Amino acid sequence: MLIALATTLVTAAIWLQLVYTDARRMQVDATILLLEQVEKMAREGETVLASLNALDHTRCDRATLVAMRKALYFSTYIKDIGFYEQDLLTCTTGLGSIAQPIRQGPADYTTPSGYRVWTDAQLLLFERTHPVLLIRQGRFNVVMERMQFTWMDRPMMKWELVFRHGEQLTNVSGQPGIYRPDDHKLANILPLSGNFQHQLCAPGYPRYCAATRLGWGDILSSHGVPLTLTLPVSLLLGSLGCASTLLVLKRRMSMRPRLRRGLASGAFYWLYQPIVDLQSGHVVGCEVLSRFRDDYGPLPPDQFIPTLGKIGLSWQLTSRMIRSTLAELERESALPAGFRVSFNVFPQDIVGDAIQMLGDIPEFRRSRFTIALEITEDEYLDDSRAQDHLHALKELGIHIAIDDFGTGYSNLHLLRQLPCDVLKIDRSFVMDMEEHRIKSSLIPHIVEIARQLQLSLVAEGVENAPQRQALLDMGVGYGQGMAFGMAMSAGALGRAVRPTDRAAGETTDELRIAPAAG
Ligand SMILES: Nc1nc2c(ncn2[C@@H]2O[C@@H]3COP(=O)(O)O[C@H]4[C@@H](O)[C@H](n5cnc6c(=O)[nH]c(N)nc65)O[C@@H]4COP(=O)(O)O[C@H]3[C@H]2O)c(=O)[nH]1
Repeated sequence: MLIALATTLVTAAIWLQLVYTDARRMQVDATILLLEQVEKMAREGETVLASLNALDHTRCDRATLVAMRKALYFSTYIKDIGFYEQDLLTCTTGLGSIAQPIRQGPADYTTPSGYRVWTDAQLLLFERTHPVLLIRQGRFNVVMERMQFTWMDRPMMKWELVFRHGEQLTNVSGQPGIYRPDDHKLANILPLSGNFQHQLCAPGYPRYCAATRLGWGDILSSHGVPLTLTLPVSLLLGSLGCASTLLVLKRRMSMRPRLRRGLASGAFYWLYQPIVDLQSGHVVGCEVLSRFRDDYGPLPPDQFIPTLGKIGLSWQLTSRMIRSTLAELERESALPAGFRVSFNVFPQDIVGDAIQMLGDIPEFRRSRFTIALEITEDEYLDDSRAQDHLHALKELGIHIAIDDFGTGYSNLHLLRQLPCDVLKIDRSFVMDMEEHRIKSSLIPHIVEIARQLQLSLVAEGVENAPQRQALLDMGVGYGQGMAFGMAMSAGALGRAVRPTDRAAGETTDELRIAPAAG
């Protein structure tokens, strides 16, 4: 969600920047075009006035009118030309000779070259008056339409053209007050209280200056449709970005790639749960339990063990576990020779050939410990290859323990054929003991089977003293569980083995066989 929001904001910001840049370019173009227009008009006025004044006409007669009309004909911006006799307007190209000559009021300003300018004169033409710009020099004037600048008059852009004379400003056209007299050098667009201002003076006529002003509101409204599209587009892009990121994360965080990477990067580590003589309380061995933790956190064995089996990495884990834990335990001098180290193995490695590679592991060959492999009783053990492999392991001096006994295949005939040494009573039987449920009533039968087959018994999940005592009373020799210690480090295991345990371990490297029940 955060990624979607961030992408939306970034897209919207980029879009706003594009819109603003476009509007800014348009504003600069507009100021320049406006001044270009002013220069063309001024130049045309000057030329026409100079050429007419040079003609020596002193009266409003036909020749004067012809000269004026000829000049008008060749003009672009001039709409009318007038002629003065002793400061009275006596004829114009539009009206011809004026019966009652007109005296004009004072000009709005006079340029340094002597041009008098009326910015808001009224021209009577075809029975209507028009607001015009009137420029006079000598005996003639030229009239230009003020509305020449209407092409600029887009609602979104405000503008003004001024004439500067000293400190004074005269509005020539556009909206008064747009030009900022305090700083006529605003060549760049500057943000002024939420508006963007651009000012320039005409290079050829530096007293004529133009200003344009654009507000954010104008920019946004002028790009209404694209901006309306911005939100859905950026939301779409944001969602796409979010979805693809989640996909990548999901792939990275899903269990299989994590386990593959973990095997290479050392995300697996191992802990040891003590196996205790229930009678004496001495630690006689341990079960090795795998743990996994990477950058995304830990994974429970119940999840990663089956997955490793499915993706064909079972032997990789087992062989690495055996190498690294035996090397670690070897350094624990408190652990006696013959101390029993029990490893869980995957059924597929027993049926397949992987387990045959156990003898090649140097740490196994030179270990002072008794190695046990825990296998779950299941149909795969019916396979003759699996049984051959177990017999071969037995010849290497490895003990075979049937794990979670009582919960699986439970085939007595099969059990007789297997070269096993230990039965591990599943913790569900032990848990049921205090409530005298049916499962716990089966423990004496398991004890009897172990006695008949000459096997030792380890109860799993022993959590308290009453359970320990009840198991002892039933003839179970060994146990592991909370009552004696959960999975711990090699150092902690070394400390848990007392000197007497060492003596016990040194005298026997086999667990006691279950005594006769009752
Ligand atoms: N409630 C309770 N639980 C207790 C008590 N004492 C021990 N446990 C837990 O019971 C499980 C005993 O291991 P398991 O039956 O072989 O069951 C193991 C074993 O089948 C498998 N596993 C663990 N490590 C490996 C491994 O390296 N290779 C293979 N193939 N399987 C492994 O994952 C299973 C679960 O392992 P963990 O989660 O470590 O769980 C362990 C241990 O932490 C207790 O007093 N109370």
